[in-house]
Amino acid sequence: MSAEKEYSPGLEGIIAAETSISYLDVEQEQIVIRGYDLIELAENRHFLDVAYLLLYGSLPDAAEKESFHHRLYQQLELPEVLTTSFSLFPSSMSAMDMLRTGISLLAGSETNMHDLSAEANQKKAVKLLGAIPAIMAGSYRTQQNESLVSPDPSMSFSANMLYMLTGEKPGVLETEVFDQSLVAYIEHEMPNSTFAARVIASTQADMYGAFTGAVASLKGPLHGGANEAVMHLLLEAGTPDGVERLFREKLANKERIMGFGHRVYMKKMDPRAQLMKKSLHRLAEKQDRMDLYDMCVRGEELIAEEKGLHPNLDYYAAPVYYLLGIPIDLYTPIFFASRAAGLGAHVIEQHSNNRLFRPRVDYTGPRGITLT
Ligand SMILES: CC(=O)SCCNC(=O)CCNC(=O)[C@H](O)C(C)(C)COP(=O)(O)OP(=O)(O)OC[C@H]1O[C@@H](n2cnc3c(N)ncnc32)[C@H](O)[C@@H]1OP(=O)(O)O
Ligand SMILES: O=C([O-])CC(=O)C(=O)O
Repeated sequence: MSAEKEYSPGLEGIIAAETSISYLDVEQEQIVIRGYDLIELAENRHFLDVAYLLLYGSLPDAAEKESFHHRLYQQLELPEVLTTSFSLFPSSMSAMDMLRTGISLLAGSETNMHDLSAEANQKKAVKLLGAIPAIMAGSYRTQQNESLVSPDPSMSFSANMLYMLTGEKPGVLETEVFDQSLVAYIEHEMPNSTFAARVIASTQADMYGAFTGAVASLKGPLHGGANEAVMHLLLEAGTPDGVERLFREKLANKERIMGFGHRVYMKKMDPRAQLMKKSLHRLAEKQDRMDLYDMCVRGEELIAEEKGLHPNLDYYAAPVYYLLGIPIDLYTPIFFASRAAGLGAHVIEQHSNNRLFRPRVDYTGPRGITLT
């Protein structure tokens, strides 16, 4: 061992930052967001309230919320360079890659790139948070040869997000459930993507760069990409009996079951999964799709029994998005569209109290080889 400090693979258990943004209190089964309980926020407030809380430090009053909504809504109208470039994206490009590229293009319209003050960063975060749904919907619909959907000013920001993705105006239950899912995804302390964003920001790189790095991280199936993988699994399984067969087969082959396990919760249930399970029940009842709900529950029970593992948020968010009529390729981009609020807060915090991330290694290679 050449390094003097202890090595923790995957930085498990290592404290990487001081933050006042959020904390996973596993013992209390609580996700703390600026002092509030995330589940309580999801059940009582809207996505926009929680996004504001993350970016500005307190919940908005009515006027602040309206002004925030207005500023975000304005960003749904993308710069022309973006809308014209969507048709140039290769047809094989994934929705996450289009989103990452779209964010890079959006950086081209930033007029205050080098100002890393909290105020300038808040403005960039609003720009990104507002534009990301439009990038995701616009690039995806262009790729599918579908016409772009203009937002409706009378609808909430999250209802518009769903409308612009699917082309269907969502009902009351659908809007409520989708909004709750966005709150569930909004912020989660120090996952890989947030760490990636903070590492990038710590070089005094700008928020756009930090966000593109975070999209790349979130795409991976061990992280955000799991929600899409879960839906493919459930569709492959088809029925509750099918889930049991498929999951057993995967366990026998030592494969991971997507949507289960978590670095921090380990043997405890992710509180957000419980919230989405309830949402799934409501939607399934309304749509007469209790078979899908029963399938998920059978899978949950089996993995608890066989592996002692519990569902994470992705396991129940995936079937919720399915019943909302969202194309599977958009599940991870939606995760990012929500997480943009948390990421914005983290980049602001990193820039406000910066120290460059630069760890050391435990070198295991050879030494002393001489050139002959
Ligand atoms: C919103 C989110 O991003 S949540 C995460 C979404 N990702 C997923 O759902 C992907 C599936 N889950 C996983 O791969 C993991 O649970 C992770 C990556 C999330 C966390 O993994 P880690 O903290 O690195 O745990 P690690 O990979 O060491 O797993 C510990 C043990 O549990 C097993 N395990 C963990 N997750 C799973 C799973 N989903 N299916 C089967 N076995 C699992 C591992 O095989 C390992 O077993 P072993 O000790 O017998 O080898
Ligand atoms: O915390 C993590 O490692 C992953 C996760 O659940 C999230 O980002 O929401």
